[in-house]
Amino acid sequence: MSEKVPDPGQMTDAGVLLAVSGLQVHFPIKKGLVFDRTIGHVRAVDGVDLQVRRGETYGLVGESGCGKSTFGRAVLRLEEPTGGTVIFDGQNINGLGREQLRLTRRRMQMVFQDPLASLDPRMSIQSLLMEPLKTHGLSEADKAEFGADSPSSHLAKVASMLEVVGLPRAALAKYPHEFSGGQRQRVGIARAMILNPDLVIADEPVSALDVSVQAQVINLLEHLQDLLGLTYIVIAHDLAVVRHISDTIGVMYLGRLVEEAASDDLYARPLHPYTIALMSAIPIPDPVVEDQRERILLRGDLPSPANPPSGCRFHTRCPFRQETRCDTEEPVLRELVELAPGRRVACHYAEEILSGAIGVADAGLVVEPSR
Ligand SMILES: Nc1ncnc2c1ncn2[C@@H]1O[C@H](COP(=O)(O)OP(=O)(O)OP(=O)(O)O)[C@@H](O)[C@H]1O
Repeated sequence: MSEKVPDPGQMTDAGVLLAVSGLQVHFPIKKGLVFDRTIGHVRAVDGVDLQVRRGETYGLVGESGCGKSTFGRAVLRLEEPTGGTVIFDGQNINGLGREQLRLTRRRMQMVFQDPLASLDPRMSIQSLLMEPLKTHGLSEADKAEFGADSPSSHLAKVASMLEVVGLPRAALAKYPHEFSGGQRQRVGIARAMILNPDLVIADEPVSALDVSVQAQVINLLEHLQDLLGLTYIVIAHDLAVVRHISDTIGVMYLGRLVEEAASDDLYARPLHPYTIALMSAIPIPDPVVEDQRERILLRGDLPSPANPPSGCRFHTRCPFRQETRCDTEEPVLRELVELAPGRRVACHYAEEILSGAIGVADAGLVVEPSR
């Protein structure tokens, strides 16, 4: 039986659709051909707390390998969490049995980065869009519009969905390889939306697309959000992609959230050194400003999530690092209410960075002009 969470602290707010606390996903590292021994764990997600409000878009960003996709998959329980809880609309999904998980899954859908890999190439667009309806049936709202579950009501819903995502009816008889990348992503989006979900997790939805079609797909996601009252988590490695679509942004580093803020606040004043570095890498369209800008280069590669650095996980690459404390003491993700409600930063020196007491000139920053 699922655990229906009555009203524990964080869930007092009915505006919260998703509450994740202490989420961990650790993958075992195996060795040996005959006797499979576990010699360690990749701590892909290592204690993430966040909440997503109904109707909002939460952008989750960070470098490749920091655990964003694993986080998204664990929220949908496509990956079994090692620890922590995921509470979706008041229900703890970790405790759900098979049938309840199936019922909940229709309310939580995923849009993938590479639609060609996620859409079965042997299935026509019609079959691809009919399949979720065969498994789960029409939503109650769609039954009122298209009639009780039947092949003809399903087909009517599919045709209507196709129109909503901007594809012609003739697309029904075609196969994924016959479309451009942007059109294929429209099919992927139609498939995710066809069950009228509440939460959609879009994992790098535009990073495989040409820059010219990225904006169209982002606009489509925004249009569907308004039309269907959706809540989004949009995962991206590129801060520029999530900037305009997100209400709130969370920045992940090595399995942890290091900063979270309302989108405008984060862009106006990034506080975590990692966010500051990521932000400095976003190109500015104005060539004069871009030319004069200083860009912070991060030292080295992302450390292994199997063996994260001691103290602050970011200290080995941090341009603001202060000796001893950063190397030994792990900062907690704390709320800086004096700055803005909901602003959370996991850095010992966030106040000093905010006040300018610690700045670019201090800690041997690796700074280079952008050109
Ligand atoms: N099934 C798995 N088994 C073992 N390790 C895994 C597995 N899935 C992911 N990882 C590891 O977990 C870490 C986080 O991966 P994840 O894909 O979640 O990161 P990401 O930030 O989404 O990066 P990307 O954008 O490249 O997908 C990486 O080190 C990755 O190699």
